[in-house]
Amino acid sequence: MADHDTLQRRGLMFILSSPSGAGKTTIARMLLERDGHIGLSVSVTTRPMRPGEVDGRDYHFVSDAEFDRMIEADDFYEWAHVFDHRYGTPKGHIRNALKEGQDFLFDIDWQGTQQLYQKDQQDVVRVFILPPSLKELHDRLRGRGTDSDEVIAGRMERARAEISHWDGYDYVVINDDVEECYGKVREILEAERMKRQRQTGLIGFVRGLMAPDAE
Ligand SMILES: Nc1ncnc2c1ncn2[C@@H]1O[C@H](COP(=O)(O)OP(=O)(O)OP(=O)(O)O)[C@@H](O)[C@H]1O
Ligand SMILES: Nc1nc2c(ncn2[C@@H]2O[C@H](COP(=O)(O)O)[C@@H](O)[C@H]2O)c(=O)[nH]1
Repeated sequence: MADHDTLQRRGLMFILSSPSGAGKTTIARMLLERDGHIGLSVSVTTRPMRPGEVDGRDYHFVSDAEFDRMIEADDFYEWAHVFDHRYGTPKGHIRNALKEGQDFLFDIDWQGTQQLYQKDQQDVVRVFILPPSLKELHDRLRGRGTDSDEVIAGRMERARAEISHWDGYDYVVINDDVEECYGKVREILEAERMKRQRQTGLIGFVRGLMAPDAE
């Protein structure tokens, strides 16, 4: 029996991508705090921990050898080289929770987005966050105070290339005012939930309508 026939909708894979510093982590945190129903996919990375980050909350920080082992064990939905490090989405507990209808938020880049979309077009929703300008992007990276000048320069150099992937997304939202941006992302999430709820509900309705004893 196909998944959509069970009348239990699968969870959404709600993806936020952006050039580094545009604010997707900020928006993701607001969604997690205020929505209450969506879970977070915590990625695995080989990059060093930033000040203030917590292992297991922000990322699972692992060695290169451990990342290799996880690739070998087929532990990732997707993984990619981003900047100078590797990042991946672990299947972990998410796999079953998605099947049971739990929605998850993914803060991943365009490469990971393409991989997830190729695997599952029905459940993936792709949202790209743009900064209002490249100058503002630079100011935000500096203002965050977590990266060296060298790292910031590298991320600014990559920003145009990252932005060029915007049209591979279902929605594009400019993060100028953070509350306004959050509001739009939240509306997208709610609309996508309703769309699927409606489809799932309709399957039940049509089944009832067409049942042999339904006259
Ligand atoms: N609308 C906004 N106006 C001003 N500052 C913002 C806004 N949105 C986010 N910021 C700030 O910009 C900085 C970068 O935001 P954030 O860390 O969320 O970016 P990111 O896209 O997740 O970056 P990365 O990909 O490097 O993780 C943070 O200091 C955050 O507080
Ligand atoms: N393809 C994936 N990209 C990921 C994943 N986790 C994070 N990312 C992206 O990496 C960059 C840099 O993140 P930072 O925390 O070092 O600033 C950013 O674009 C993230 O979205 C992942 O699991 N897969």
